[in-house]
Amino acid sequence: MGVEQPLGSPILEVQGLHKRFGSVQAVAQVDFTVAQGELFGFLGPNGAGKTTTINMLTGLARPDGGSVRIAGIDCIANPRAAQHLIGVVPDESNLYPELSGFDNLCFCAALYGLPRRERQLRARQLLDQFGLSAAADRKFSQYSKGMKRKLTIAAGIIHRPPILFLDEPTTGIDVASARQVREKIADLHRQGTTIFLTTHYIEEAERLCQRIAFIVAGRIVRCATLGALLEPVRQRHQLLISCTLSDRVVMAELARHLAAVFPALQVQAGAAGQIRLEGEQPIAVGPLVRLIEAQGGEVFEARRLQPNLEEVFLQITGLDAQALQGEAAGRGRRGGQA
Ligand SMILES: Nc1ncnc2c1ncn2[C@@H]1O[C@H](COP(=O)(O)OP(=O)(O)OP(=O)(O)O)[C@@H](O)[C@H]1O
Repeated sequence: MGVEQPLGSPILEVQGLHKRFGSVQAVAQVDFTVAQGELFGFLGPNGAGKTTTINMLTGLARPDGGSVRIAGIDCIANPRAAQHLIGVVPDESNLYPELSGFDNLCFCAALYGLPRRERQLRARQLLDQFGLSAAADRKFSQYSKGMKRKLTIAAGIIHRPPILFLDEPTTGIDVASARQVREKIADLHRQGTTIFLTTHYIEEAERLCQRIAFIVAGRIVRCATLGALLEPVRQRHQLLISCTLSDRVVMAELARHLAAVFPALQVQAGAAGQIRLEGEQPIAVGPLVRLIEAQGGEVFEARRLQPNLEEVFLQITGLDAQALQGEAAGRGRRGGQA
């Protein structure tokens, strides 16, 4: 399975964690460690077990078995003991719809035992940091989805926790809010907060995370640093050619012809006039263009592709990353990739 351990002292240690709902094994024997100050990504398709895992790590769900330690505290035996160390941003907000943004934050601050004066100062400071000062006195129920998510993150960090758990923080919000949320996550990480982030946006994980665990059907199939994950695809050269031939049969025939003439290349006919080529050596464009033109097509773009985490995900899981994101969109989620 290959779980690469982090450098540095661990703040979160998970061993043999598992949970079943009826006949569904939601999480199966999950093991990993997160180091202090690390930005750790937990990436997987819909239904992979991300929310169930994060709920067990944060005391919102009880595991069937396994252990969770945060800063050495056994969180299953003492579910409340580590609560002051953790901040939680659930995928569905847990704030009060009838309270204003300001009152919600003051209420959360009180729950964590901040003195009254400090509560109000901290609430104002966070509203300002998240660009919500103008909406401070508006009811939470009247906030937009992006504003709600920002306030939920603000509530999660009100007590300045050393470790923050974020469950799909950019899913379902507009592009600008998603960008602000990602910037905030990166800021918190720079300031030393350990971050555990679940997402099904591969690009987001690639942009933000230092180490990533891929979870599929409740099991971690790979866990490694971004550099180690990308290493195998960095060795490959890829080219995407766009041409005027769009008929699927003609494209498939062209791909077969290219593969026969250039046996060192892997050739794949894609959507609407696109051909993707991959090889171990740099790919010369001229001979390809000439061959396509000889087949009656005209090339209007040949673009070298940068190796990315999407290919790694594809190789490791056999799942299509686009289908994974499309499913989220199909459930009325707007994504937030920008
Ligand atoms: N309360 C529950 N009762 C029954 N089954 C559940 C429950 N919660 C989760 N499951 C099932 O457990 C599996 C893992 O679900 P989970 O919500 O953890 O996945 P996820 O990776 O967070 O998915 P998504 O990206 O869609 O939020 C799924 O098959 C889901 O249907």
